[in-house]
Amino acid sequence: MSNLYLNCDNVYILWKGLQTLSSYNDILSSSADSKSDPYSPEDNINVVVRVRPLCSREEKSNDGSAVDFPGNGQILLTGLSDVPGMKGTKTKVFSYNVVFEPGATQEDVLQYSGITRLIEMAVEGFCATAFCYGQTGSGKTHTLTGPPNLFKGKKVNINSPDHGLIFRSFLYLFRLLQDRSNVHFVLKASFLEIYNEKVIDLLNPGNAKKSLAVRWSKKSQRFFVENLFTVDCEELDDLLAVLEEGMRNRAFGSHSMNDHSSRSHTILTVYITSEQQMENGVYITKQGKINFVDLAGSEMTKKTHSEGKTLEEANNINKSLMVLGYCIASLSDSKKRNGHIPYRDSKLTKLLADSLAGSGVTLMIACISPARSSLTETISTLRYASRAKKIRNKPIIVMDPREALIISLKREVEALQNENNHLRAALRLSADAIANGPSLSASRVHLNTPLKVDFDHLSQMEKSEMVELVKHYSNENNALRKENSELFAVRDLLIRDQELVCRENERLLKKLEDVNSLPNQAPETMKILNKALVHRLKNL
Ligand SMILES: Nc1ncnc2c1ncn2[C@@H]1O[C@H](COP(=O)(O)OP(=O)(O)OP(=O)(O)O)[C@@H](O)[C@H]1O
Repeated sequence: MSNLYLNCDNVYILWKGLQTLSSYNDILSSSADSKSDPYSPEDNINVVVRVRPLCSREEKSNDGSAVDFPGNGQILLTGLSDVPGMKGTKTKVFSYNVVFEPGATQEDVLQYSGITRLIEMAVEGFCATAFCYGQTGSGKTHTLTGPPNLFKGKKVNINSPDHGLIFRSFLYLFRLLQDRSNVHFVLKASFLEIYNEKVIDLLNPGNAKKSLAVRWSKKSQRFFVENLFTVDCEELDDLLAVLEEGMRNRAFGSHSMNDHSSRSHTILTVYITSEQQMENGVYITKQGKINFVDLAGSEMTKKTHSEGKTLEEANNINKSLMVLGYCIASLSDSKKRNGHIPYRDSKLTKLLADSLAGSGVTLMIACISPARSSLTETISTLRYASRAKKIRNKPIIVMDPREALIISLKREVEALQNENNHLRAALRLSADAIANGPSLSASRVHLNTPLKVDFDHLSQMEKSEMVELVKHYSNENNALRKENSELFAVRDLLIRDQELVCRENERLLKKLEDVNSLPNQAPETMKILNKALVHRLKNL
C-alpha cells in the first residue's frame, strides 16, 4: 500500500450513494417506466490516476521524473518552466480520489480503483464503464490487459501477477455470481475496435475486417453496433477466450514512443442478464453490463515520428479523442451541460455517450508517464481528468419495460384486493348484503377469477400475450379501484346512519325522562306514552 495514495475522505464519496441500493420494491413502485432511478442527487464520474514507472527508453536518455507524490491523493508536477504555456510556473498540484504511483501492482488497481463496486453495480442491472485515457505509451493497455506478450503464448498463465484489470475483473465477477445462488445469471460478451473510424468486430473480424454500422436505437435510446457478435459465456474460460481472441485480432503498431502501440480504441463488453424470483413469486429480469474501454493514446505526431499509415492512424485517433475532449469539456461545464454535446461527431463518442452522461456509472483511469519529456501531455491528461471529475450522470437500473409495467400493475392489484377485503370484513358485508345494499361493482366475481400466468417465463412471452396481460391487469386494477371507492362510500353511509340513530336515540331518551318527570299525568296516559316510546326505541 505504500505505493498508493488514497484520499480516503473522497474515495468512496461516489460510491456512498450507490451503496444504498434501493430495495426492489422501491425500484418497482417508483414508476411503471423501464428505468428506475434510486439515486439522488446525481453522481460524478469516478476518476483515478495511474503513473507508470520510467521505461528503459526514458532512463537511457536520462529523462528524469517530473512527478512527485505529496500524499492525500495529490500529484505534484515539477520543472514546468520549460513547458510551453507554463512560463513563470515552477510546480503545479492536481488532486484526485486515488493516485497509483509507479510501484502500484495490478492487484492494487483492482482493489482500490473502485472497479469492484462497478462490477457489483453491473450485476445489479446498471450500465458500468471503465476506461483508460492518456498519451501514447502511458500504460493504458498495461493497466487493462497487462504487458503485450501475455496473450502470445499457447497457454495463458492465469496466476501471472501481470494480468490487468479486465482479467481480474472477470475473476471477481465469477466469484460474485457464485455467491448469489438464488439468482439465475446469463453472461454474454462482445469485443470491438474502432480503427480509423471503422467499427470492427474483434470476435468475428472476417478477412477484410468488415466495418459495422453504428445506429441509434429508439427503443433503448442509445447508440448500438449493428450485427456485433456476442458470445455466450457460461464459464470463466469463455470470458477469458473472448479477451484472448480480441487481443490477438486488435490492431497494433510501433512508433518511437511505444513499440507495441494500440492503433485503435477497443470496447470489451460483458452483458449480465439476471433473473430473480421475488417474495411474491414474480420473476424480474435485469440487464446490466460492464464496458472496458482501452482508448488509443493521443500522440504528438512530431514526437512519434509518425508517417504514412501510422500518421493516418494518429490523425484519426487524435480526432476522435478531440471530440471526446469536447464532449467531456461541455459535460463538465454546468452552463453547457444541457446544450448540444457533439456525440455524433465520432463513433467513439456515440458509443460512450451513455457512459459519459447518461444512465451509467463510470470509472476513468487517467494514465501518465512520470518523464520530464512528457510533461506537456501529462498536464493535458490531468486537466482532462479534472474536467471528467465534474461530470455528473444519473445511474439507473435497466429493466424490461413491459415486465416492469406488469409487475407494477400486479402489485397494485394485490394491494387493492387486500384493502378491499379488509374493508369488507370491517363492514361485515356478505355477498347478499352487498347485492341488496348500495350498488357495489358487479365486476367483483370477475376479479376473483385467477389468471393463469407463467411468471417464471415472463421475459419469454410473446409481445401480444404481454399486451393482453397488461390489459387484464389494467382492467382488474380499474375495477378494484371502482370497488374500493364504492366500499368507502358504503362505509361513509353506514357511519352517517349510525350517527343519525344515535342522535334519535338521545332525543327519545330525553323525551322519556321528561315524561317520567311529570307528576300529574294520569297513569293510563303515562302507560300509553311509555309504550309508544319503547316501541320506537326498539325499531331504531
Ligand atoms: N505500471 C506499469 N508497470 C510496468 N510497465 C508498464 C506499466 N505501464 C506501462 N508499462 C509498460 O510501458 C509500455 C507502454 O505501455 P502501454 O502499451 O500499456 O501504453 P499505452 O498507453 O496503451 O500506449 P498506446 O496508446 O500507444 O497503445 C509497455 O511496454 C508497458 O508494458
